[in-house]
Amino acid sequence: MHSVSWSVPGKSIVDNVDFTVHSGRTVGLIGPNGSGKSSLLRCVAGLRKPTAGVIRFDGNDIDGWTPRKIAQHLAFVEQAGDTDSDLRVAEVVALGRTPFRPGWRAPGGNDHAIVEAALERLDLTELRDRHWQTLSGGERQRAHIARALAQQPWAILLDEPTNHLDIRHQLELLDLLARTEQTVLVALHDLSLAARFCDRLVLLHQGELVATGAPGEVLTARLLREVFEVDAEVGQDSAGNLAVVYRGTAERVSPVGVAPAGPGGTPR
Ligand SMILES: Nc1ncnc2c1ncn2[C@@H]1O[C@H](COP(=O)(O)OP(=O)(O)OP(=O)(O)O)[C@@H](O)[C@H]1O
Repeated sequence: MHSVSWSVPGKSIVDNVDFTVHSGRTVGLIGPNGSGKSSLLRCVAGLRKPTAGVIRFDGNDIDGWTPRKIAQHLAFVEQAGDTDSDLRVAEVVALGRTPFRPGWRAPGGNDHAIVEAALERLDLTELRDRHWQTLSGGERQRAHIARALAQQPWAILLDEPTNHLDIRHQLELLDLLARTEQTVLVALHDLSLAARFCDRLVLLHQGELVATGAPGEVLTARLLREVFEVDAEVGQDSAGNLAVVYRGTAERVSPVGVAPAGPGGTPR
């Protein structure tokens, strides 16, 4: 994306954000509450029109793409993507196939095999006939992710996809996203998990891109203090994974107190 901004009257929410997600990579979008992660994802998903800047898929500007064309290229798992309907789990997952059906008709052909494979990957096969309203929060979240996989998109956008999941399902999901051949842009709050499963991180603060790079370049004690207002140590666990250990909250810095990242974390 190139110089993307999104604002509402009187307020800039995403400010001149510029980064590239290379094909097949898993990129983590991190930042404190209200830093603009969801708003940016909604712009990329075509649900918000940027007030400035350009979003390109594979070099093509998505401005003007129809919802069907966007859905054929990109799946979006929103934070509060719930529904009042009482479809069965397999029917929800099959919704991922509708962008490919003429006239948005019901799934057919090899759609069923694709849906069953997505159910299997999210550990939902046993729940395939359960009604939506009977599912737990984590089961619903997994069903939404299975629906996104069934879409077989070029890229998957996910907004906090682990917030309802137990730790085993968090690890399984992030491992699946890291290994999938699709391009993934995922907003995450757990910085250690983001470091472990993402190829690169993009750090937002007050709508601006503060740093982007490999996890070890972005997750520095200085940026954690200045952006997240916590004192933390960044090291390696015994398996060699980057781990963030929090020591406590840090003193608040002024809203303009964040300097661009130095060597390592790439300034915007
Ligand atoms: N339609 C809107 N009108 C006014 N303010 C908005 C609107 N949408 C978002 N905001 C504000 O923009 C800021 C960024 O919101 P956004 O949801 O993108 O943040 P986020 O980084 O995803 O936060 P969180 O980690 O809490 O989910 C917040 O202060 C939010 O209140």
